[in-house]
Amino acid sequence: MGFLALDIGNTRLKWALYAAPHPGAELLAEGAEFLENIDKLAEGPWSGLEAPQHILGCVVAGDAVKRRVQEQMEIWDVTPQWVVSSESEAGLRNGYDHPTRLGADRWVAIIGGYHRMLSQGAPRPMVIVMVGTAVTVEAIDPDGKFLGGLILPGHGIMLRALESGTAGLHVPTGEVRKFPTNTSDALTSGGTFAIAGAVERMVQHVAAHCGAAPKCIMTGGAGWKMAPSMSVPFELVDNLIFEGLLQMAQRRFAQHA
Ligand SMILES: Nc1ncnc2c1ncn2[C@@H]1O[C@H](COP(=O)(O)OP(=O)(O)OP(=O)(O)O)[C@@H](O)[C@H]1O
Ligand SMILES: CC(C)(CO)[C@@H](O)C(=O)NCCC(=O)O
Ligand SMILES: [K+]
Repeated sequence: MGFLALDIGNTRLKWALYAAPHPGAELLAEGAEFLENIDKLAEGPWSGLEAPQHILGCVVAGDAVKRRVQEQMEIWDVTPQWVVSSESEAGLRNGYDHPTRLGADRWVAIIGGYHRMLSQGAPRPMVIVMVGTAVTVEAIDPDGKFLGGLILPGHGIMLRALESGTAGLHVPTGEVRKFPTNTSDALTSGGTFAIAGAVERMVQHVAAHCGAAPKCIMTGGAGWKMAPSMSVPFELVDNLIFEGLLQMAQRRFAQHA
Protein backbone atom coordinates (compact mmCIF):
# COMPACT_ATOMS: atom_id res chain seq x y z
CA MET A 1 0.00 0.00 0.00
CA GLY A 2 3.09 2.22 -0.27
CA PHE A 3 2.64 5.78 -1.52
CA LEU A 4 5.45 7.76 -3.13
CA ALA A 5 5.13 11.57 -2.95
CA LEU A 6 7.31 13.71 -5.22
CA ASP A 7 8.06 17.43 -5.23
CA ILE A 8 10.10 18.36 -8.31
CA GLY A 9 11.22 21.98 -7.91
CA ASN A 10 13.47 24.11 -10.08
CA THR A 11 16.61 23.14 -8.12
CA ARG A 12 15.93 19.81 -6.43
CA LEU A 13 13.67 16.79 -6.49
CA LYS A 14 12.37 15.77 -3.06
CA TRP A 15 10.70 12.38 -2.54
CA ALA A 16 9.08 10.56 0.37
CA LEU A 17 7.74 7.02 0.61
CA TYR A 18 4.81 6.54 3.01
CA ALA A 19 3.25 3.29 4.19
CA ALA A 20 -0.19 4.43 2.95
CA PRO A 21 -1.78 7.29 0.97
CA HIS A 22 -3.25 9.39 3.75
CA PRO A 23 -2.19 12.08 6.27
CA GLY A 24 -0.40 10.65 9.27
CA ALA A 25 0.88 7.62 7.37
CA GLU A 26 4.23 6.27 8.48
CA LEU A 27 7.24 7.71 6.60
CA LEU A 28 9.33 4.79 5.33
CA ALA A 29 12.08 6.59 3.40
CA GLU A 30 12.86 10.00 1.95
CA GLY A 31 15.49 11.84 -0.04
CA ALA A 32 16.41 14.84 -2.15
CA GLU A 33 18.52 15.15 -5.31
CA PHE A 34 19.70 18.10 -7.33
CA LEU A 35 18.11 17.92 -10.77
CA GLU A 36 21.53 17.04 -12.31
CA ASN A 37 21.43 13.75 -10.39
CA ILE A 38 17.89 12.52 -11.00
CA ASP A 39 18.88 10.05 -13.74
CA LYS A 40 20.47 7.86 -11.07
CA LEU A 41 17.43 7.47 -8.80
CA ALA A 42 16.51 4.00 -10.08
CA GLU A 43 19.99 2.56 -9.62
CA GLY A 44 20.59 4.56 -6.43
CA PRO A 45 18.20 5.52 -3.64
CA TRP A 46 15.10 3.97 -5.25
CA SER A 47 16.71 0.60 -5.99
CA GLY A 48 16.17 -0.79 -2.50
CA LEU A 49 12.62 0.50 -2.01
CA GLU A 50 9.55 -1.67 -1.86
CA ALA A 51 7.57 -0.83 -5.02
CA PRO A 52 4.98 1.88 -4.26
CA GLN A 53 1.38 1.19 -5.19
CA HIS A 54 0.54 4.84 -5.88
CA ILE A 55 2.64 7.80 -6.95
CA LEU A 56 1.53 11.43 -6.83
CA GLY A 57 3.86 14.28 -7.67
CA CYS A 58 4.01 17.93 -8.48
CA VAL A 59 6.45 19.25 -11.06
CA VAL A 60 7.33 22.83 -11.83
CA ALA A 61 10.67 22.03 -13.49
CA GLY A 62 9.21 21.36 -16.97
CA ASP A 63 8.26 18.40 -19.13
CA ALA A 64 11.81 17.25 -19.90
CA VAL A 65 12.58 16.79 -16.20
CA LYS A 66 9.25 15.07 -15.66
CA ARG A 67 10.03 12.59 -18.45
CA ARG A 68 13.44 11.85 -16.96
CA VAL A 69 11.82 11.09 -13.62
CA GLN A 70 9.17 8.89 -15.24
CA GLU A 71 11.96 6.86 -16.84
CA GLN A 72 13.41 6.23 -13.40
CA MET A 73 10.02 4.89 -12.28
CA GLU A 74 10.07 2.14 -14.88
CA ILE A 75 11.57 -0.14 -12.22
CA TRP A 76 8.03 -0.29 -10.77
CA ASP A 77 4.75 -1.33 -12.35
CA VAL A 78 2.84 1.83 -11.44
CA THR A 79 1.62 4.84 -13.41
CA PRO A 80 2.41 8.11 -11.65
CA GLN A 81 -0.20 10.84 -11.30
CA TRP A 82 0.87 14.47 -11.58
CA VAL A 83 -0.96 17.33 -9.90
CA VAL A 84 -2.59 19.92 -12.13
CA SER A 85 -3.99 22.94 -10.34
CA SER A 86 -7.76 23.08 -10.67
CA GLU A 87 -10.71 25.27 -9.70
CA SER A 88 -11.25 23.33 -6.49
CA GLU A 89 -9.81 20.37 -4.64
CA ALA A 90 -9.74 19.04 -1.08
CA GLY A 91 -11.94 21.84 0.28
CA LEU A 92 -9.98 24.68 -1.35
CA ARG A 93 -11.18 27.04 -4.09
CA ASN A 94 -8.68 28.50 -6.50
CA GLY A 95 -9.07 32.24 -7.09
CA TYR A 96 -6.45 32.40 -9.85
CA ASP A 97 -7.69 34.01 -13.11
CA HIS A 98 -6.73 30.79 -14.90
CA PRO A 99 -6.70 28.15 -12.16
CA THR A 100 -4.69 25.61 -14.15
CA ARG A 101 -1.85 28.13 -14.59
CA LEU A 102 -1.17 28.24 -10.86
CA GLY A 103 2.06 26.36 -10.16
CA ALA A 104 1.23 22.83 -9.02
CA ASP A 105 3.63 23.19 -6.06
CA ARG A 106 1.75 26.27 -4.89
CA TRP A 107 -1.65 24.56 -5.11
CA VAL A 108 -0.38 21.52 -3.19
CA ALA A 109 1.20 23.70 -0.48
CA ILE A 110 -2.02 25.70 -0.14
CA ILE A 111 -3.99 22.48 0.35
CA GLY A 112 -1.44 21.15 2.84
CA GLY A 113 -1.32 24.40 4.79
CA TYR A 114 -5.07 24.89 4.94
CA HIS A 115 -5.67 21.40 6.33
CA ARG A 116 -2.84 21.82 8.84
CA MET A 117 -4.55 25.02 10.05
CA LEU A 118 -7.98 23.32 10.25
CA SER A 119 -6.50 20.52 12.35
CA GLN A 120 -5.27 23.09 14.88
CA GLY A 121 -8.58 24.81 15.72
CA ALA A 122 -11.10 27.33 14.40
CA PRO A 123 -10.62 28.43 10.76
CA ARG A 124 -8.32 31.44 10.29
CA PRO A 125 -7.05 33.33 7.27
CA MET A 126 -3.58 32.23 6.20
CA VAL A 127 -0.35 33.34 4.61
CA ILE A 128 1.77 30.48 3.25
CA VAL A 129 5.36 31.20 2.23
CA MET A 130 7.55 28.79 0.23
CA VAL A 131 11.22 29.67 0.09
CA GLY A 132 12.85 27.75 -2.73
CA THR A 133 14.46 28.69 -6.02
CA ALA A 134 11.63 31.20 -6.24
CA VAL A 135 9.64 32.50 -3.27
CA THR A 136 5.85 32.41 -3.21
CA VAL A 137 3.58 34.14 -0.70
CA GLU A 138 -0.02 32.90 -0.77
CA ALA A 139 -3.20 34.36 0.76
CA ILE A 140 -6.07 32.08 1.81
CA ASP A 141 -9.30 33.13 3.52
CA PRO A 142 -10.85 31.17 6.42
CA ASP A 143 -13.34 29.46 4.08
CA GLY A 144 -10.57 27.94 1.99
CA LYS A 145 -10.51 30.39 -0.91
CA PHE A 146 -7.05 31.02 -2.35
CA LEU A 147 -7.20 34.79 -2.86
CA GLY A 148 -3.95 35.17 -4.79
CA GLY A 149 -0.24 35.27 -4.14
CA LEU A 150 3.14 36.83 -4.85
CA ILE A 151 6.09 35.36 -6.77
CA LEU A 152 9.54 36.72 -5.97
CA PRO A 153 13.05 35.69 -6.95
CA GLY A 154 14.66 33.45 -4.35
CA HIS A 155 17.79 34.46 -2.53
CA GLY A 156 20.10 32.70 -4.98
CA ILE A 157 18.49 34.24 -8.06
CA MET A 158 18.62 37.72 -6.50
CA LEU A 159 22.33 37.35 -5.77
CA ARG A 160 23.14 35.95 -9.21
CA ALA A 161 21.17 38.76 -10.87
CA LEU A 162 23.20 41.35 -8.96
CA GLU A 163 26.47 39.56 -9.70
CA SER A 164 25.80 39.39 -13.43
CA GLY A 165 24.33 42.87 -13.72
CA THR A 166 27.11 44.79 -11.95
CA ALA A 167 30.90 44.97 -12.01
CA GLY A 168 31.59 45.15 -8.29
CA LEU A 169 29.27 42.70 -6.56
CA HIS A 170 31.18 39.41 -6.48
CA VAL A 171 31.52 38.67 -2.81
CA PRO A 172 31.01 35.75 -0.43
CA THR A 173 27.75 35.21 1.44
CA GLY A 174 27.40 37.55 4.40
CA GLU A 175 25.30 37.86 7.53
CA VAL A 176 21.83 39.31 7.93
CA ARG A 177 22.22 42.71 9.65
CA LYS A 178 19.88 45.62 10.31
CA PHE A 179 22.54 48.08 9.18
CA PRO A 180 25.00 46.21 6.94
CA THR A 181 28.44 47.83 6.71
CA ASN A 182 30.09 45.63 4.07
CA THR A 183 29.09 44.38 0.62
CA SER A 184 28.55 40.75 1.66
CA ASP A 185 26.26 41.67 4.52
CA ALA A 186 24.50 44.30 2.39
CA LEU A 187 23.64 41.73 -0.30
CA THR A 188 22.60 38.95 2.07
CA SER A 189 20.50 41.32 4.18
CA GLY A 190 18.99 42.97 1.11
CA GLY A 191 17.75 39.63 -0.23
CA THR A 192 16.48 38.46 3.13
CA PHE A 193 14.58 41.66 3.93
CA ALA A 194 13.19 41.88 0.39
CA ILE A 195 11.49 38.54 1.07
CA ALA A 196 10.58 39.38 4.67
CA GLY A 197 9.17 42.74 3.59
CA ALA A 198 7.00 41.20 0.88
CA VAL A 199 5.67 38.69 3.37
CA GLU A 200 4.94 41.43 5.90
CA ARG A 201 2.91 43.33 3.29
CA MET A 202 0.91 40.22 2.43
CA VAL A 203 0.19 39.65 6.11
CA GLN A 204 -1.16 43.22 6.29
CA HIS A 205 -3.25 42.74 3.16
CA VAL A 206 -4.79 39.51 4.42
CA ALA A 207 -5.49 40.97 7.89
CA ALA A 208 -7.24 43.97 6.30
CA HIS A 209 -9.19 41.83 3.82
CA CYS A 210 -10.30 39.14 6.26
CA GLY A 211 -10.54 41.23 9.44
CA ALA A 212 -8.32 38.86 11.43
CA ALA A 213 -4.59 38.23 11.77
CA PRO A 214 -3.57 35.34 9.50
CA LYS A 215 -1.89 32.17 10.62
CA CYS A 216 1.48 32.08 8.86
CA ILE A 217 3.34 29.00 7.66
CA MET A 218 6.78 28.93 6.07
CA THR A 219 8.25 26.00 4.17
CA GLY A 220 10.84 25.23 1.47
CA GLY A 221 14.53 24.35 1.45
CA ALA A 222 15.63 27.81 2.60
CA GLY A 223 12.77 28.42 5.04
CA TRP A 224 14.94 27.92 8.11
CA LYS A 225 17.31 30.66 6.89
CA MET A 226 14.48 33.15 6.56
CA ALA A 227 12.71 32.31 9.82
CA PRO A 228 14.86 34.43 12.19
CA SER A 229 14.29 37.52 10.04
CA MET A 230 10.49 37.42 9.96
CA SER A 231 8.55 40.16 11.78
CA VAL A 232 5.46 38.05 12.54
CA PRO A 233 5.20 34.58 14.12
CA PHE A 234 5.60 31.73 11.62
CA GLU A 235 5.15 28.01 11.92
CA LEU A 236 8.08 26.44 10.08
CA VAL A 237 6.97 23.25 8.34
CA ASP A 238 9.57 20.89 6.98
CA ASN A 239 7.79 19.85 3.81
CA LEU A 240 4.34 21.27 3.38
CA ILE A 241 4.15 19.90 -0.15
CA PHE A 242 4.25 16.33 1.15
CA GLU A 243 1.43 17.18 3.57
CA GLY A 244 -0.61 18.53 0.67
CA LEU A 245 0.14 15.48 -1.47
CA LEU A 246 -1.00 13.19 1.38
CA GLN A 247 -4.28 15.14 1.61
CA MET A 248 -4.82 14.78 -2.14
CA ALA A 249 -3.75 11.13 -2.13
CA GLN A 250 -6.28 10.32 0.57
CA ARG A 251 -9.05 11.64 -1.66
CA ARG A 252 -7.72 10.01 -4.83
CA PHE A 253 -6.42 6.64 -3.63
CA ALA A 254 -7.44 5.76 -0.09
CA GLN A 255 -10.99 4.65 -0.91
CA HIS A 256 -9.61 2.15 -3.42
CA ALA A 257 -7.35 0.60 -0.79
N1 LIG B 1 21.27 32.74 2.76
C1 LIG B 1 20.17 32.35 2.13
N2 LIG B 1 18.97 32.70 2.64
C2 LIG B 1 17.85 32.33 2.01
N3 LIG B 1 17.84 31.60 0.88
C3 LIG B 1 19.01 31.21 0.33
C4 LIG B 1 20.21 31.57 0.92
N4 LIG B 1 21.20 31.04 0.16
C5 LIG B 1 20.63 30.40 -0.85
N5 LIG B 1 19.30 30.49 -0.77
C6 LIG B 1 18.27 29.98 -1.71
O1 LIG B 1 17.69 28.83 -1.27
C7 LIG B 1 17.10 28.26 -2.42
C8 LIG B 1 16.44 27.05 -2.01
O2 LIG B 1 17.29 25.97 -1.95
P1 LIG B 1 16.71 24.50 -1.93
O3 LIG B 1 17.18 23.81 -3.15
O4 LIG B 1 17.02 23.90 -0.60
O5 LIG B 1 15.14 24.79 -1.98
P2 LIG B 1 14.06 23.96 -2.63
O6 LIG B 1 12.83 24.23 -1.83
O7 LIG B 1 14.51 22.54 -2.79
O8 LIG B 1 13.93 24.64 -4.08
P3 LIG B 1 13.03 24.12 -5.26
O9 LIG B 1 11.84 23.44 -4.66
O10 LIG B 1 12.68 25.39 -5.97
O11 LIG B 1 13.89 23.20 -6.05
C9 LIG B 1 18.24 28.25 -3.37
O12 LIG B 1 17.84 28.14 -4.70
C10 LIG B 1 18.75 29.66 -3.11
O13 LIG B 1 18.05 30.56 -3.96
C1 LIG C 1 6.49 30.17 -9.08
C2 LIG C 1 7.12 28.80 -9.09
C3 LIG C 1 8.42 28.83 -9.90
C4 LIG C 1 7.45 28.43 -7.65
O1 LIG C 1 8.08 27.20 -7.58
C5 LIG C 1 6.15 27.74 -9.68
O2 LIG C 1 5.03 27.62 -8.88
C6 LIG C 1 5.70 28.07 -11.09
O3 LIG C 1 6.42 27.86 -12.02
N1 LIG C 1 4.45 28.59 -11.21
C7 LIG C 1 3.76 28.88 -12.47
C8 LIG C 1 3.27 30.28 -12.54
C9 LIG C 1 2.29 30.69 -11.46
O4 LIG C 1 2.16 30.04 -10.41
O5 LIG C 1 1.60 31.72 -11.67
K1 LIG D 1 9.30 23.95 -4.48
